[in-house]
Amino acid sequence: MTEEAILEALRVVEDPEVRRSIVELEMVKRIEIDGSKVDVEVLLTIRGCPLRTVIEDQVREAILAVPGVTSATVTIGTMTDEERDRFAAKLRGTPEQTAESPLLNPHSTTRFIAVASGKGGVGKSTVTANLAVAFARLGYRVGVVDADIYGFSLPSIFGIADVKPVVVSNLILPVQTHDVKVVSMHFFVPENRPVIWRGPMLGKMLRNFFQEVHWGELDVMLLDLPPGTGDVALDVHNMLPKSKELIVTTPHPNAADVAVRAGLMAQQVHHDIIGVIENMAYYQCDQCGEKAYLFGRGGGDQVAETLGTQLLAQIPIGATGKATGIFTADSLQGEAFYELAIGLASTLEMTPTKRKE
Ligand SMILES: Nc1ncnc2c1ncn2[C@@H]1O[C@H](COP(=O)(O)OP(=O)(O)OP(=O)(O)O)[C@@H](O)[C@H]1O
Repeated sequence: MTEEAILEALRVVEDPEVRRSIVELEMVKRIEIDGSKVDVEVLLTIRGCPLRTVIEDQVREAILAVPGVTSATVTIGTMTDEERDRFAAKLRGTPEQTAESPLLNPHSTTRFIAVASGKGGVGKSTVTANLAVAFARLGYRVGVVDADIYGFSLPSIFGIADVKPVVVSNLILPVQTHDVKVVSMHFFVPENRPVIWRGPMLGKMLRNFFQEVHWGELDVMLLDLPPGTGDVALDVHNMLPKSKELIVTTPHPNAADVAVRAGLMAQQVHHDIIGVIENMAYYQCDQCGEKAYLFGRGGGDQVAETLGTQLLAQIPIGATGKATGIFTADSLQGEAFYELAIGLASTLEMTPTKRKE
């Protein structure tokens, strides 16, 4: 039994927050071997890290699996400022990558989907969050940026409004929930105070969300845009020319009219529209299966036709999970989002290797 063998065994243990090996991240500080007894020290980024016991258990398990080891003592320490800086530098990657986030690299294989609507309250954020969860259920690596700076509704939809992301030496780790990585400006605004955003600040904020956040590898990133036809869509387009836009509307003709305007704006800046989602399309009785069109009919088709694109999904009205806005996988809505994610993955030619199926 050697130090190398123990280190090799510890490679499988990942930091639960950044999902990379603790060995690769140089979090293993000390390994001492005394006969068949092994004593290791692992450093965490912050004191009182809530995931401390998870790492501790996994480290112990990995050591005990090495042939010849009869006992394992695991000490959890905290990084010094210097060690934290080194850790952050490792997460940022090579010097070339730090200049520009890997996600913004033109060779990045990450697909970007910006979700837009003409007006507020049509369920754009609900659609963004549930589509993200559906991609994750399919096994894709998913990130979500809450760029809806007037609303910030994603954190409460995901049930993480009170969670603060971990920041390591100015590098932000996205909050992980439902297997999705989420970053929202809400996390950084004291007491959710309203913020007056000016044009250049918006672009800067978006850029920071790429530069200062450790996303890791992603298959798809969704951006929840503010409603309307504002600057943020333009900024997103400038920064991510490859991104595609999804337009959300309700079936009501008035909502459809404004959704068309958002779509036309996207087309003017040569933003590809990938399709239209009609949300709150109908209510379906779970006893008799009959559909009631509470908000009218035809909005989705109308928007798709005017913009020369397709109606990709009709999401029924329904109740979400407890304390979140995420529909369960077996609900009508959950199934509709799952089908939508499969369709989008195919249209965007996302590699199927990450799928669980
Ligand atoms: N399919 C649905 N069935 C039932 N309720 C829904 C559905 N979609 C959205 N809702 C509800 O409608 C309300 C508005 O949704 P959401 O916040 O997602 O809209 P939005 O278009 O993002 O609005 P804003 O831009 O103002 O935040 C929320 O209360 C949400 O729970």
